[in-house]
Amino acid sequence: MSITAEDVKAALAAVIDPNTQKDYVSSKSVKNIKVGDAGISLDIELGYPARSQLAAIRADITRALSALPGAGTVDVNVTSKIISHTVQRGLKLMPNVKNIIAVASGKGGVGKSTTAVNLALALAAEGAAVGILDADIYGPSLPMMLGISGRPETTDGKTMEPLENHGLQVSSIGFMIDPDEPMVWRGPMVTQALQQLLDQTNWRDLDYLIVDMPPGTGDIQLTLSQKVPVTGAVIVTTPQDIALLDARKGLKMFEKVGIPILGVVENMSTHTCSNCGHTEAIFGHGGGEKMCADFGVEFLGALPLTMAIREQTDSGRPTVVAEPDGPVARVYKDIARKVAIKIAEKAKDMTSKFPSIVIKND
Ligand SMILES: Nc1ncnc2c1ncn2[C@@H]1O[C@H](COP(=O)(O)OP(=O)(O)OP(=O)(O)O)[C@@H](O)[C@H]1O
Repeated sequence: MSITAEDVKAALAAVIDPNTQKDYVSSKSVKNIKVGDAGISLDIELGYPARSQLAAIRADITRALSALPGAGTVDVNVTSKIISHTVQRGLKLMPNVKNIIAVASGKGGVGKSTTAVNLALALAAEGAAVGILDADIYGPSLPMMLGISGRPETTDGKTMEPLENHGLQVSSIGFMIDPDEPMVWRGPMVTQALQQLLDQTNWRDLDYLIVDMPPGTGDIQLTLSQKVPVTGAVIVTTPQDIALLDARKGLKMFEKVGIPILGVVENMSTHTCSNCGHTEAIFGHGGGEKMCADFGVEFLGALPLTMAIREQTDSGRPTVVAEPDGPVARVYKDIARKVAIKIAEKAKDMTSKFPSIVIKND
């Protein structure tokens, strides 16, 4: 008896994607099944970037299909395709940007920018086209963290090209101002400047744009969350009570404006002494996880307080590029994968499929 496409589907329904914990049929990843005399061929289309996982996934599926009696040769082609997902009601997606991820914190100095750059680099390392916007107007740190200096080029005098390093497209108010000059911004000026920075940068076909939000939960953050079409937000906090209290406010702010929380990252979770190896929870323990349990959101992961993270980030080579296979980069990559999968599971954006309806009163 020869194998049918249904047999192939049934076999695939028993193979679990280790990243999503779902089988490939229910995640709708299976495309183009072809069964012939020579064997089976099919495509697996993942909704998240997974360059480092492709070979293992291909091997898993090939093994399962080869076990079918009379399977012949099995040819599995695994790729990723990132699509746009829904944003706040009433907002339109930006052209050339599929998904915007806001990285926010309730309190300053908790490591929001460090997390944002490493998250962006981890997504890029998995093959996604990634940009990062430094919306931290009071302390734009991305130029330094990504080792970029200089001014963006403009070809038409109205828009500017993003600067690039480590495979990321970057735009920052820091490229436009003198780092030694204090900036005095009033609220409306800040939101206007950020909106311009976002809209007037010529982003080139981004799967993800990470927005490093200004710290806090005031007017600026609220206006931004209402105006920028965001797919989801990541909240960064340290485990100490005061930071958690502010992080809870941040979480509520996003909920209020209809932006889903993708999860919480706990930074400076523990510190391991480089002399004696003793590990201490300097800022307390378990706060991030408790907050996630209280709000029903996902705990994405915890980063230690280490000298290496600070040195690498401050010298323009964040950990994910400085030590891509080290334990800290692994945590950032895990967080990035969880974020990408959470986004992939969200509803598809359909607004681009609808024509704009214009009512004219002639
Ligand atoms: N896990 C960590 N271990 C050690 N140092 C860290 C860690 N995370 C961040 N830092 C360092 O702490 C400082 C502040 O980090 P960062 O600029 O990312 O914070 P932030 O929350 O974005 O601050 P701001 O509110 O000013 O925007 C930086 O010097 C950074 O290198």
